[in-house]
Amino acid sequence: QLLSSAFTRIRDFRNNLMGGILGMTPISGDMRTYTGLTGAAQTIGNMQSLEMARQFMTVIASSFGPLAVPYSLDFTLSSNMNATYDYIIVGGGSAGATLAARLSENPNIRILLLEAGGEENILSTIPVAAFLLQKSPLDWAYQSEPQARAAFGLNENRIPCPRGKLVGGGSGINYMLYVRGNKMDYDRWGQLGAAGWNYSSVSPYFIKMEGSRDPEGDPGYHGTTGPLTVTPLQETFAVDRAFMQGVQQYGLKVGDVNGAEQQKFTYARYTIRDGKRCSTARAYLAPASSRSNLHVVIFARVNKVLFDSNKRAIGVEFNKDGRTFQVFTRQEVILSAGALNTPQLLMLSGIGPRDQLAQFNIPVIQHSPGVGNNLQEHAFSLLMFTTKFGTSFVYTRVKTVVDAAKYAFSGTGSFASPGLNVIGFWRSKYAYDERPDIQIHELDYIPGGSFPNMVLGYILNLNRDVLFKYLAPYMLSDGTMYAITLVRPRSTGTVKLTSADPRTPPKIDYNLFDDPRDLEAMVEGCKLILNITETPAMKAINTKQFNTPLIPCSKYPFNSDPYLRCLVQTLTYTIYHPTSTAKMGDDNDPMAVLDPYLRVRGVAGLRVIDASAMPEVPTGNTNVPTIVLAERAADLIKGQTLRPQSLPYSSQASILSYS
Ligand SMILES: Cc1cc2nc3c(=O)[nH]c(=O)nc-3n(C[C@H](O)[C@H](O)[C@H](O)COP(=O)(O)OP(=O)(O)OC[C@H]3O[C@@H](n4cnc5c(N)ncnc54)[C@H](O)[C@@H]3O)c2cc1C
Repeated sequence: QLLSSAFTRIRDFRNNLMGGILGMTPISGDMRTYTGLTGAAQTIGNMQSLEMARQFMTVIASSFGPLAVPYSLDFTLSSNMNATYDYIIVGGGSAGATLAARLSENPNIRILLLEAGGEENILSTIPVAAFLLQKSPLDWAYQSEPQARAAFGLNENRIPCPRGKLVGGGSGINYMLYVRGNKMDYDRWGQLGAAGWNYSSVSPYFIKMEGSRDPEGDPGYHGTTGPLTVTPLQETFAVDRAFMQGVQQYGLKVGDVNGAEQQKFTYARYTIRDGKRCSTARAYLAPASSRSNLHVVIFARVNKVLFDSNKRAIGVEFNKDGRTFQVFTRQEVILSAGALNTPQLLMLSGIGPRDQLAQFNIPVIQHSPGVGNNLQEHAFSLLMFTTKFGTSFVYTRVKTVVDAAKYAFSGTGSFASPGLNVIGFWRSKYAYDERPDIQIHELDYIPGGSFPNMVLGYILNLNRDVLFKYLAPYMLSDGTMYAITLVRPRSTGTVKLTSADPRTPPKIDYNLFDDPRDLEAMVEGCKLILNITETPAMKAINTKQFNTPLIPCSKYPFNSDPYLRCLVQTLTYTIYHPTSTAKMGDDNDPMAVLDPYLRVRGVAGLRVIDASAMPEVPTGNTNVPTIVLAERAADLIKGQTLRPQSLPYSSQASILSYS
């Protein structure tokens, strides 16, 4: 009996693995096969599928010379480090790499950049492979606390929180969408206490940083000579074209969302150069990395900031190759470890809410109640549709093989896009000011068409019901899906310590839908998509919504408000945009961790320059707003600023409070 049971388990495991790899339902075709597996075997199966997918793509990619990583960085190993620097930057991500490059323009300033991760690899530069980087060594692979009102379709209601762990940070694993946010976002920063920050003060930096290759952007709004290359989408699928026609048939505007007006739909613009990812490592650090005044150390995880008895930051302690080092600064330590790791590092260094530090016996350098509070994120949910054969990306098709070859030889075609091909902004009736509260990301595939289901299930933490009852019947079908994204959330969450050990991930609670209006706005976003998919353009490609059982929503009438509410709460993710966990603000705001010059209040010689510093999350994807923040911060440190630029726009009239 024992042997027979072992044999059955092995067979089930193999079937699931093969089923996963081939993108098919388990060969036995029923739930018993899946449920018969132990949790460990499921995870191993998923990881093996993912690892095989990664290795397969890496081996193929490595065989093509033109696919090599398109730049090299000149790293200085710790043994060559000077003992003292002018600035020590912790974290070489979107902000940190930008900052290191800008500050080291002055050859008299010595900079040390410490990055916990390594370098980009061949896979990370290929846009279509972006999804495969999650839960890879390039990802911190955090997950949220169980959500009380969201993520019911995810194991333990936990949302995956990918974070780039490499030089380039988030810009090294993200989906490369080039989005600036709403102009009013930056005016709000100023109004919330970050004096000097407003749209006219950041707009010259948007132009300075941008190397646009887009002939269709709004005139006057774009830069063409900056380091960050921006490229329009290269190739569209029929689902993308139908959606763009559909939004117009429905009466919505199309055009540049990074120009005069944001509330429009457009084919995506990507931070891609010559078909490969343009991370901040490539855009900023590569041209600067051979400067003798800039030392970059990889695989160096900082444990804490060191202070003298006057509460001045004097250096940091970090780990590399199993050894602990201390390194010192003449001027400042700058934390650019991202909105999840920066608050963790502040707390580990003794700056944070007193009660939390006491819980872990961390001596208090400065009580700062705002550290780790005010976590803002963009929740999203997915509506999925099948479409006519040949209208979308399906990985098993001959076209995909042809496209792969085309990409390998010319860097063009569908592989030069991560597949989020149309984006748009829209105001629901729950919007609290002039800004759109909903962003739509249209994808040119559906789950089982893009990657094997086991891979998806593992990366997205989907539970069995969603994976096998809702998604499995559509595997290898053509289709399209829409990430309905709440870009002006009212609910806020927290980042807390789980331990005094720097190696332990922080406790991340998004607290999604704490304010019920957030959920209602998402429902309105779903209805927008349902309306657009009824237009003649979408009907022409036979667009049909998934109607398989979505547990627990199937008890409600299909597409009724309760059904959509339930769908949003079941298929809930966050779109990797955490911000505001160490926000800037004025003297009267006890929750403001930073002053408007990004200096940590209550201590000396310490700044935070990354997405944590934003007083409020921008209305859109956060890579470019983080880089612009770093660009302006570098100038503030240098004691200079670009002249504010007034582009046609006025927001002052209608900024409302949203309490
Ligand atoms: C999967 C994914 C998809 C995304 N898609 C998009 C998109 O399409 N468009 C867009 O605009 N935005 C996107 N984003 C968001 C965007 O990339 C981030 O907002 C941005 O990268 C944040 O920049 P940052 O500098 O604040 O932090 P990061 O870029 O995360 O940089 C932090 C760096 O610090 C390092 N670090 C952390 N802790 C330590 C330590 N203790 N010691 C040393 N180093 C440390 C990290 O390894 C990392 O390199 C996406 C993000 C992800 C994860």
